[in-house]
Amino acid sequence: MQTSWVPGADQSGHSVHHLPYGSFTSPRNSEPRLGVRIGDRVLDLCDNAEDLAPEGPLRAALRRPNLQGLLPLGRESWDELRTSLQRFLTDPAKAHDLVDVSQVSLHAAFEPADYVDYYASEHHATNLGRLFRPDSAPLMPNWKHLPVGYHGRAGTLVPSGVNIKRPSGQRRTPDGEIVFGPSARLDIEAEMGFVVGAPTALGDTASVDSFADHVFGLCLVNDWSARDIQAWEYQPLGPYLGKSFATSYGAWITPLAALEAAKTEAPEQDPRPLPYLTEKDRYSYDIELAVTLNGTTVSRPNYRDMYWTPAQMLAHMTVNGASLRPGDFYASGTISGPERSQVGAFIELTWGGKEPMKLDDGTERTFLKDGDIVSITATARGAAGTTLELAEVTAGVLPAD
Ligand SMILES: O=C(O)/C=C/C(=O)CC(=O)CC(=O)O
Ligand SMILES: [Ca+2]
Ligand SMILES: [Mg+2]
Repeated sequence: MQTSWVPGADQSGHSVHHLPYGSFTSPRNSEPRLGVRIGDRVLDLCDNAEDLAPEGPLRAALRRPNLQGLLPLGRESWDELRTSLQRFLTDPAKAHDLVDVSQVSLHAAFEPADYVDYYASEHHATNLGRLFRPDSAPLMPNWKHLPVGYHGRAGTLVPSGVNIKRPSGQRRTPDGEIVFGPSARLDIEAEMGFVVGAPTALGDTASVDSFADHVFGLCLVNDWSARDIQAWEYQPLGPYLGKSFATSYGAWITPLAALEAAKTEAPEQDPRPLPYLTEKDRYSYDIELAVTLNGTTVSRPNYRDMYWTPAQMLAHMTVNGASLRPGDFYASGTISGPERSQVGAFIELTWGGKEPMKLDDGTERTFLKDGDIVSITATARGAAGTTLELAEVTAGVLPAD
């Protein structure tokens, strides 16, 4: 294990084996800067650019307010910077006062380009099929042949900490009446999001084995979902206003390189997918999530249970020649495991709102009330026996207008 000069960092979820990136302002600087979290501190990459990178595009990228300069540089530069950061943070000669994470405000770590949301959990897709389409087979015939997804609304991706206003929209009442008003079935979806760095040209593809060349890192996601709006509007084109009002993501992006020790086997696939979706080296990540509502942990999904891997999702997204841009973002879809205690959405936890969950404060919930606060956290194994804590996604629900 490498030891850092930052007090407390080695034993924390943010040792030199993690090093997530974020955009921050602090009492010292009111303009956003790119930073790296280490222990309970933030290293300012702009201030230390000369120490961290040779003159050229990498050094210039460290002077940008967020990841947009670093993302297009690609895997070699990302790895070069990571090695340099680890050397810097373990060299006692470089020790200096760093700003405390409690004193910073976090901003968008990257500029979301396009946003795709997948549906990669077999458990979740089966549960939702049963709830939304009780009269047909839970999985559609395509589900095991391709990772089903839809294009979301990139402009409404918001970092953790931004509260979400309850959306209003159309819904059909149980009596068949069409009414307009605030959603009465506001839900969450606990997901993993992947930040694309290295671009492709229009007409090119990113192969299933090129995942680590294109994807910079990942973060937790809460894909807020208004189930009543969704249920009425979604056929035949898929999710629209029921999901486009806001999607929250963790403000620190964990680089893929930090997750080497968390790699694990992905579920076996039957039938075997087409060659463009078949990995030479198929793996997933063992990442343990916790979903907390008003302080009560209500579910513990694990990312390793996902049927489609992020490499397969990337290959599918580009197989038609659609180009990638730095800042493209794709989410896994709700992370649900086989047990009720491992599902990533309240619609599953409460079985369509019929079985309320009990909170520690004595109240019960099916869907979200105004003022509720949802937090998604996660841990994974890091290098050298360390534990990584992924950045939480926390937000409260504001009343509709
Ligand atoms: O099966 C349906 O009709 C609906 C599915 C979802 O709402 C899930 C979704 O948005 C994708 C996901 O997060 O898994
Ligand atoms: Ca979703
Ligand atoms: Mg959404």
